[in-house]
Amino acid sequence: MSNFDLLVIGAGPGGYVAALRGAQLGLNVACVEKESALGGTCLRVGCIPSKALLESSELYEVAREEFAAHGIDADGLSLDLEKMLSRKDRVVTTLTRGIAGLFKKNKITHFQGQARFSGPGKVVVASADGEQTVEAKHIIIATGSKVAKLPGVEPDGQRIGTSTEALNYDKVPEHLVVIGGGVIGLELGSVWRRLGARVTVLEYLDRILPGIDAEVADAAFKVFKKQGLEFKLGCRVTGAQSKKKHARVEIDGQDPIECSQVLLCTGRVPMTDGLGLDTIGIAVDKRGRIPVTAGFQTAAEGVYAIGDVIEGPMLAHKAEEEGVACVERIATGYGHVDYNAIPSVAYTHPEIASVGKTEEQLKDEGIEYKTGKFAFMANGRAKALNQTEGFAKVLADAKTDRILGVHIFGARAGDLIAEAAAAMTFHASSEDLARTCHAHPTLSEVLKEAAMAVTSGAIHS
Ligand SMILES: Cc1cc2nc3c(=O)[nH]c(=O)nc-3n(C[C@H](O)[C@H](O)[C@H](O)COP(=O)(O)OP(=O)(O)OC[C@H]3O[C@@H](n4cnc5c(N)ncnc54)[C@H](O)[C@@H]3O)c2cc1C
Ligand SMILES: NC(=O)c1ccc[n+]([C@@H]2O[C@H](COP(=O)([O-])OP(=O)(O)OC[C@H]3O[C@@H](n4cnc5c(N)ncnc54)[C@H](O)[C@@H]3O)[C@@H](O)[C@H]2O)c1
Repeated sequence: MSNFDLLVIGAGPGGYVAALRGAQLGLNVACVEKESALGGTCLRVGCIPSKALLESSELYEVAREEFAAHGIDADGLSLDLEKMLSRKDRVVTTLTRGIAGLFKKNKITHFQGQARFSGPGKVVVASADGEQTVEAKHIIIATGSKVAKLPGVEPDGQRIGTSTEALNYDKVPEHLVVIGGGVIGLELGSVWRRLGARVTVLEYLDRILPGIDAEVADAAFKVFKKQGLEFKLGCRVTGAQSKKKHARVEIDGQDPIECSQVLLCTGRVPMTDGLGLDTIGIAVDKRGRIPVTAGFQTAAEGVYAIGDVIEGPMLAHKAEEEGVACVERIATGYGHVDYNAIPSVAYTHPEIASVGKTEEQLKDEGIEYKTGKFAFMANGRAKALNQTEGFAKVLADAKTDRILGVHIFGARAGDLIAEAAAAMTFHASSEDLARTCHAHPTLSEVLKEAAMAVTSGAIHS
């Protein structure tokens, strides 16, 4: 039986980062992961492979649609999907091996196998070689999430699949039906549309991207439609079946749709299957999440939980922040995550990025606010890039001018939002952002001018 200061269950962005921070802080750390590769959903079948394909498919589309405007002749352009997929696989392998290297360097003991609690402070690791019990003073559950089921839709891995299959189609689907107009649907729907598929997104709500500022989601919807994504809003999918030569998707009160491929992406749910939580007195809430205190402590003493398996946005960087804060609290007594300043990004083209409150949230909460907006169209760098769609919007408290939310739809929004997150972390006002000198010509000037528009007025509008 092995004994550790800290045992982490799950090696996703929450778990592997917690393990590394623990080792850096001098703890004797072990991490158990059931998959052969480290890195979790994010590195193996999530953030990283999807972004690799988004980049490749974007280059293909730009070469096809935009090179001519730059005076570049791209005649004879063709797609080698096999090569594109193997590049994506190489990116993943390099990164997952990188985590294994970091584990080694930091002397973290890595158990490969399925973990389950067998009692307080005790975890059984089951692998092909048998079972062993690992004991630890502190145990962090970082088991992540899995695809949410939709009644009547049974993924078969062939015609009906999840994001994992959609990262690996061996040919471009003729007609891909995406169930769910959330982040996965728009990112992976964009990939396959750019590569030549007809893509229809079926969304239950009357808008896409629930949770994103409505004005931004509406602007994005119009641009994505222009790009060729087809949408059916207000449309509840009730079933999907695989037939010999096609798949059939059933919609409440509407005609069914026949297509070549179905991508189910109607959300994810926490992953606690077979963990033996009952043996240590942990009960999940009605959404399957493990309840924790502000210090990530579960109902069982010495057992903590972080990442997708607890409340909050299911995002890799949120899991990482929690991993660091949880371990720092264990080792030093201090550790904190600023949940008001967690950015989120949809890697569509253009990107959609936000941090803080949406206008709808501010209205619901009765908070008075001022708005500043600036269009990419009026930015010199955006013009040079030929990427002039979208705008940035800064929301600031009407009385104190403190920034309450920033929403950007436009080129490189995912990178631009970092400045807004930093500003919000330091409780900056819109004037602080407006008076910060930004290099010219850069896209970051869009954010500066949006901040100026809150009070003194933007220069270039
Ligand atoms: C297609 C897709 C794209 C995404 N893109 C982004 C993005 O661009 N940006 C972003 O921020 N987020 C993205 N996400 C979400 C992101 O992947 C998750 O929020 C993140 O991975 C959560 O980290 P985690 O450590 O909590 O869990 P996970 O990454 O899910 O890791 C949990 C790990 O625990 C292991 N495990 C589970 N149970 C056991 C057990 N009993 N024993 C041993 N091991 C176990 C699992 O095998 C897994 O490796 C994406 C998700 C998907 C599906
Ligand atoms: N770039 C990123 O940060 C990124 C990328 C991918 C995934 N993720 C994370 O992964 C998680 C899962 O993503 P997702 O896109 O699966 O979920 P999501 O929650 O973002 O979107 C699911 C969508 O499906 C719709 N829906 C639900 N039931 C339906 C039905 N019966 N018929 C039609 N539509 C229906 C919902 O209204 C919603 O719009 C998200 O929480 C997200 O945070 C993040």
